Amino acid sequence: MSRWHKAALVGNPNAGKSALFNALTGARQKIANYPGVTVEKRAGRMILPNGAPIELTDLPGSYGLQATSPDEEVTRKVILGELAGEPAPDVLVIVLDASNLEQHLVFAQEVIALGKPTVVALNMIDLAERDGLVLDPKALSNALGVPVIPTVAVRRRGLAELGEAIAQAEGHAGDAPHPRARLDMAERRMEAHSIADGVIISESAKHRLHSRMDDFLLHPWLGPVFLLALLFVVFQAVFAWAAPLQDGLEGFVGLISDGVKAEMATGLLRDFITDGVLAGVGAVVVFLPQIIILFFFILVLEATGYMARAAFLMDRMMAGVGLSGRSFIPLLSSFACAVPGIMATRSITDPKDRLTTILIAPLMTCSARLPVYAVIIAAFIPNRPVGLVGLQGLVLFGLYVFGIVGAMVVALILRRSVTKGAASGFIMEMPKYQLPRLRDLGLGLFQRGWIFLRRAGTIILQVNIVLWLLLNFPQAQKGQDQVDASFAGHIANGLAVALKPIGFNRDIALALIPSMMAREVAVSSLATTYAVAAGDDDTTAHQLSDQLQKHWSLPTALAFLAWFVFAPQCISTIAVTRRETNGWKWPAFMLAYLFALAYVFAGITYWSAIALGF
Ligand SMILES: Nc1nc2c(ncn2[C@@H]2O[C@H](COP(=O)(O)OP(=O)(O)OP(=O)(O)O)[C@@H](O)[C@H]2O)c(=O)[nH]1
Ligand SMILES: [Mg+2]
Repeated sequence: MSRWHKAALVGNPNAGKSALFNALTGARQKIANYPGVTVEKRAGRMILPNGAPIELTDLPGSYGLQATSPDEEVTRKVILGELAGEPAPDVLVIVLDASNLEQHLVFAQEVIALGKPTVVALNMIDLAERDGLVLDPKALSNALGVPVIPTVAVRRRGLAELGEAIAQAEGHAGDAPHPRARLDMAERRMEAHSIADGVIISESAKHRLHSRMDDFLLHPWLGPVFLLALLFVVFQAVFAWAAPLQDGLEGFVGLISDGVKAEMATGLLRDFITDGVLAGVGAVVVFLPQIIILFFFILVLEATGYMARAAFLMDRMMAGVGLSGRSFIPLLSSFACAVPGIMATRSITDPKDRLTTILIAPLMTCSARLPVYAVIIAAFIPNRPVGLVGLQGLVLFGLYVFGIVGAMVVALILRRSVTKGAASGFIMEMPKYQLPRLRDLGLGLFQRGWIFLRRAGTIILQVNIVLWLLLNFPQAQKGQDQVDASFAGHIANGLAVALKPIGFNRDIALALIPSMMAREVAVSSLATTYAVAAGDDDTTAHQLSDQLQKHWSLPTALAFLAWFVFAPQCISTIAVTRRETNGWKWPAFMLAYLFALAYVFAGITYWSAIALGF
């Protein structure tokens, strides 16, 4: 007797393949391992309605033939017959989750396009019905060009019909395959959406609403326009909503500072508390409202299920620079902070994809840059309306875009040089739309706010104390400027020589050294420096903003902003990069290329601004 024909169950994870496998083979199973990998091989004998046996294999769930995990690799190799000693299956049985049809059709189309004898089990019909969704298997069969059998694996419904269809397909086992045109990922997703829409006989109002929302939010050009508009609103809100709260906090810090001044005798200790601690830490703490508002939006977008859709929209753009949608979530998290972002790259299976994502993560505008941007923008950019929006929000938005574009260009270059390789495909489940839960949102905001305040109270405080000491010793002689006389002043004077060509003054050089610890330290350092420089004879409350306007030109301020788009001034990011890449090579590379970019772009900005007469 020639060998038994073989059939294999393929589909997304959780489609019910194993449940169907158990129902179809009963006790006639054997479990082994695929050679060389720990992936389990489950095969069993199924008796077709005509009494003939066929060997059935239960494959691991997969999102596509562009395998990225060992499980998916096995699935791909088995389907394509690339595994030694494993002839390709004669019949493919695609298992779909009817309650999640659109998602599952993406991979199904890829399998069907192979042109082999194929049968579709439209499984979990019971769950679809529970959701108020009634589907038309005939219409689905027409759309896909293969037989479709409704099943409920756990209730053994539809098994006989499925067996019948497999037997029929087996009759074509010897035929040459009729491969169809292979669509790319985005096209298949689009097609999945329209097929799924077309086979619905009736659906609940909620289901219809969600489907309509996807029509709009995932639309090839309306979707990106909406995403851009949404991001834009976020940045406007970060400025507009936070302003009153920020003024309140600023006033509060001022009150404490005045209180200390009134209660304590003049002297170094009083200066230390007002200039070293309050001016420095206070300057950072006032950004709490902006951080909270930014995270409010990030958390809401994540909880509603929109984030994954944004990732999908971004996938084409990411593919354009050699990355995939998988990089989107790590990069998006990096808008909050590059540290969790870089840690999130662990979900990227392709090592070069992952390395590239790690290297560009610091270019995403993290929340620590927000205080730096905000303080400079508030001091130098007039709050003039530009059409419907404010100029300040526009500039902030521009800085974010600058970071993103920079990251994309760097990725493109890295993918052609340092991390050369093919891009891996995009695979992501679209979560169902949901209203965010207030409790989760509140908790999330509290945690982010707390982390920010703790940083202000620990690392930023310590750095500022050291800076204050370096600024105050040795003490100035009569008639000498304190900052010039200090240790910090001497160091900064040296560094300022190198920074002068890009328009940076001594005070900036001074601020850049301690802000290697964390970017927002730049703000507190500047506040401390100007507080120390102002000395005691200056009785007016030395607002940082006024001081900046007094000491900096507009081109310098703009160059400073450009510097911070690139400069890798965050010791935690360097540390986590070392940990995630197992060595100093990549963090060193990251430092070098980012500082080089920061220098070049700050210089370009400075000289362009001067040329434009700003
Ligand atoms: N209600 C319902 N539940 C089902 C049906 N088929 C499977 N399930 C359940 O869905 C879950 C996932 O089923 P599995 O058979 O493990 O899915 P799978 O496709 O093998 O998943 P992977 O092996 O991870 O790829 C299990 O809890 C099953 O009991 C069905 O038709 N109706
Ligand atoms: Mg399974």
